[in-house]
Amino acid sequence: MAQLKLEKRGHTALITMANPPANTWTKETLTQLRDAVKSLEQDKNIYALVITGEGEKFFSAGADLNLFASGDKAVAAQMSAIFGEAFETLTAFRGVSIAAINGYAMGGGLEVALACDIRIAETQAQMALPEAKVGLLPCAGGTQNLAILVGEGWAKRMILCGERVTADKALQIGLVEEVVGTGMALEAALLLADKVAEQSPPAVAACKQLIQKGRSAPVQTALPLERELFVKLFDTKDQVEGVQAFLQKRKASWING
Ligand SMILES: C/C=C/C(=O)SCCNC(=O)CCNC(=O)[C@H](O)C(C)(C)COP(=O)(O)OP(=O)(O)OC[C@H]1O[C@@H](n2cnc3c(N)ncnc32)[C@H](O)[C@@H]1OP(=O)(O)O
Repeated sequence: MAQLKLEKRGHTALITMANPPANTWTKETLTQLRDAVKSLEQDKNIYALVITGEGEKFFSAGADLNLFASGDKAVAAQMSAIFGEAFETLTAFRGVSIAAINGYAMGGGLEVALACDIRIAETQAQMALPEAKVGLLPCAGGTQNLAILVGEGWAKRMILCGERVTADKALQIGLVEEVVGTGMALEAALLLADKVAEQSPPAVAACKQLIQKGRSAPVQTALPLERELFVKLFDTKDQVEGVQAFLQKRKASWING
């Protein structure tokens, strides 16, 4: 995995986009991301994943624009399909995904962060979906996921007007949940991932499923599902472990099952 590095630290997986100079997405890096997340899905010991960019300047500048220079429609179809596969696999990850935005997050670089559950940005980071400026559109979930997070107004400013936002503005509009100092995003993300590991993994997976369900299902459908998944948690050993650990005033020891 040359352009996408994967390492495991306890219950957390760290994915580093490492495709210099701007950590751009290509068919290869997107395939590597998809395959990495699929492999993590199978690893019951991993409860969270953190994604960041190598170097100090770029989280990711999005798709490698060299790929679209010739106007080849077959490349467009292939790239949009693999973008969808990779980022939807990431969104569906049963654990918690955290983007540690250490620099520019542009186009598909911001869209990978939008596909995550939580975003932490360094103070100097800048974010945009500038595809229309180069005759393209955000095809990796951006038109939907950005509007869900920040509302239609800011999504339209960013997508239709090409407005680039600073980390502080991103915090203000709800695009990121935390802003930290330069060089601190990874550490902050790993600390948050440690908090995830204190929660019951099956409970986290069920809660994530329910929150995501709420995007498309009416509340009359989502509320019965919430009750159903609550009862289903009682099939897991971690449910009894969690409650007993509280009553016995000790730390729970999860088995993810
Ligand atoms: C579905 C998804 C679609 C998409 O994602 S479409 C792509 C959307 N992304 C963009 O439009 C961002 C393009 N990049 C930029 O606008 C700028 O970069 C920045 C504002 C982020 C930073 O500007 P500055 O500080 O001046 O750096 P620099 O010299 O432009 O970039 C350093 C090197 O990185 C290359 N690079 C940057 N972004 C891309 C890219 N998206 N595709 C291919 N190369 C890119 C440059 O060309 C250059 O390279 P060299 O040093 O050889 O001149």
